[in-house]
Amino acid sequence: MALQWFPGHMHKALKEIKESLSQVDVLIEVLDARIPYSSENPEIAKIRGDKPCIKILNKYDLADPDITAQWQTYLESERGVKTITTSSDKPGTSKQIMAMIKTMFAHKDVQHKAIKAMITGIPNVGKSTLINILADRIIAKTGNEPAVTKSQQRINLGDGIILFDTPGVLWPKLENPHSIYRLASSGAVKNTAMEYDDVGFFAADYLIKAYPEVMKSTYKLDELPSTELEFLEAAARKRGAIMAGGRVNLHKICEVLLNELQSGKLGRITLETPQMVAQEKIEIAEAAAKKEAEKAKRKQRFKEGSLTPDKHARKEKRNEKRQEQSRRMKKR
Ligand SMILES: Nc1nc2c(ncn2[C@@H]2O[C@H](COP(=O)(O)OP(=O)(O)OP(=O)(O)O)[C@@H](O)[C@H]2O)c(=O)[nH]1
Repeated sequence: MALQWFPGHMHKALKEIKESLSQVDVLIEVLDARIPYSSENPEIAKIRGDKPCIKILNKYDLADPDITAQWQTYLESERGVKTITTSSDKPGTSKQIMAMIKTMFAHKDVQHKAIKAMITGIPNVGKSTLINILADRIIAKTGNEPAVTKSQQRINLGDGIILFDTPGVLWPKLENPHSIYRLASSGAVKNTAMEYDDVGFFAADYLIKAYPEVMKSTYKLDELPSTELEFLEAAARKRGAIMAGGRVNLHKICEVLLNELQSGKLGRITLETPQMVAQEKIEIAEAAAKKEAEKAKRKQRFKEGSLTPDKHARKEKRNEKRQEQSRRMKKR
């Protein structure tokens, strides 16, 4: 895989988050609603312990509302966190988040003690945009290039709430090999960081299965091909992505598909569901167990192989020789 996270930076950020977390009342974790699992850093859940948490499913305007509802049910019932959907174009976001925090800490005497919230999120998830919405002014620099936000800030939101931005840059943690492709497909990871065509093929494979009607109508296809290659070839012909000699330009059509997916031109699309992720987790655990079992078997075979009768006899002879030599040495 061509992509490298920076483990050193990640460790530093997690250490700083852990230190800061002990001083706050609530953690606000911003996720990308299109990839709520892949845009999460599972280490945060471990560090958080039982600290109250609000998971914000941001970029809701780009996500499939039905699947977002499934994610909210899963996160609230299985993970015990509060959830809110937000998007930069949705009015009332700030009020909604502030009201949720106030309700969670209704028992706290805000006259005397402010509620401290810390906001985290992987690069490009929309954290800075959200901070600006919450603060109602431009505080954090926003942009389409991941990791624009760098410094930690303390922002008084008023109404007895203080917001702390995350120290350091928090990268996603990739426990599932599909996650990197979902991050790249959604644009959370820069397109240049990975093989563009690999990401395009991955997206095409998912989209023709999960959103067949959308793909058929967007690319004006009479029949939807059953493989991603055939789909990309058909879409390329429809969009004029043809090279000299009449061959289809797969690189170009992958670029078109990813741009249309990321900009919302394909409609509201989510790239993973709770059921899919649960099934993948089982498969990953099974594959890891199989690998371990094979490793143990190899080890055992090696052990047994090193003690075949012939080898064993030779080893015995060598030992006898050594003992004889040491007896002679002692006699002298
Ligand atoms: N469609 C849509 N785009 C959004 C939303 N929120 C943010 N964006 C866009 O996503 C991109 C990243 O937003 P930022 O707010 O800079 O993200 P960030 O998480 O602070 O990113 P870093 O600076 O990398 O940490 C920008 O192009 C935003 O305009 C949203 O709710 N919907």
